[in-house]
Amino acid sequence: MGIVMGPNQYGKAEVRIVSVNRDNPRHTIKDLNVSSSLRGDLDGAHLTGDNGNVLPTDTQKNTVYAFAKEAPIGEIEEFALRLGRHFVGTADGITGARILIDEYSWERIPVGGTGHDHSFARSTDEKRTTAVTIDGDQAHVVSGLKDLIVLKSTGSEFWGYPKDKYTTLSETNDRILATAVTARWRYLHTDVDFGKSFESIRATMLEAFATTHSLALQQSLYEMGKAAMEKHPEVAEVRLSLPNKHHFLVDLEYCGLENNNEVFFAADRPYGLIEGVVKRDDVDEAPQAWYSLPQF
Ligand SMILES: O=c1[nH]c(=O)c2[nH]c(=O)[nH]c2[nH]1
Repeated sequence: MGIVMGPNQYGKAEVRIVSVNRDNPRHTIKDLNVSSSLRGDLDGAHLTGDNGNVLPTDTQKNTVYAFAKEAPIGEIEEFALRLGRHFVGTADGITGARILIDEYSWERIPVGGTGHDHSFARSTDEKRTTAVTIDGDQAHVVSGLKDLIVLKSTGSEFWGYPKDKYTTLSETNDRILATAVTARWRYLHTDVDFGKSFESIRATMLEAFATTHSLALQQSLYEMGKAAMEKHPEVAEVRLSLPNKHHFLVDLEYCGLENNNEVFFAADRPYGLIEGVVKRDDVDEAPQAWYSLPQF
């Protein structure tokens, strides 16, 4: 019997990088938050302090910046694949890598009806995301988005739920449904036009949210994942995390006014949290290692 070292990984978290393409006067920018984690033969580091296989996290950070200069960043999935393959291909004892990238969106500032060449505005907190896992010579891509805030002002009901002595919630045939979408979808392979696929999956999920007459956020979740997967054979599963941003009808009785679903109190907490995986029944689950630390 003894104490051993379990699964582990290490790297540099949240390398913030803004890259300006100045090839012509109409600049383009990429604004990224990049995290790298390396896995492999790291027992020595943990058990005896032997750093022979520990490529410093500082070097990992420098590699991110250098790669942004050496070749165009491209889609975040491509950049993450390049970085991950580099670490696994060149660092002694490193057999796996996980690269996480969040991309912040910038839009050109309209000036006289057209977008300005080198001035940008960020009007949303929404991020495009990817998590690339390199395992030896295998590569796996899970992409998605975070903080896409959506709201339906009608077309949402919630009733038919069990009631007990603690229940106070009234059934409703017409309520506001609002959420901040976090979605992650797992690609079956890496031979994908990642930019096109992202735009289409995002648009398809939004359309499903809008057009589903919702009897619960759970039903909207399934319809959003299903619609994306029906259009995208390259996707094996979609994981969704949907906080139910409750909007409570304000009782305007105090001043003798009727409230016909017009005035709401937007609560920030607590919130329902509706989460689920929509998947193909003929495709195996991804190993947990593609989502976080192996075996965690
Ligand atoms: O769409 C909903 N799903 C729930 O599970 C739930 N629970 C709740 O109180 N309100 C709602 N709304």
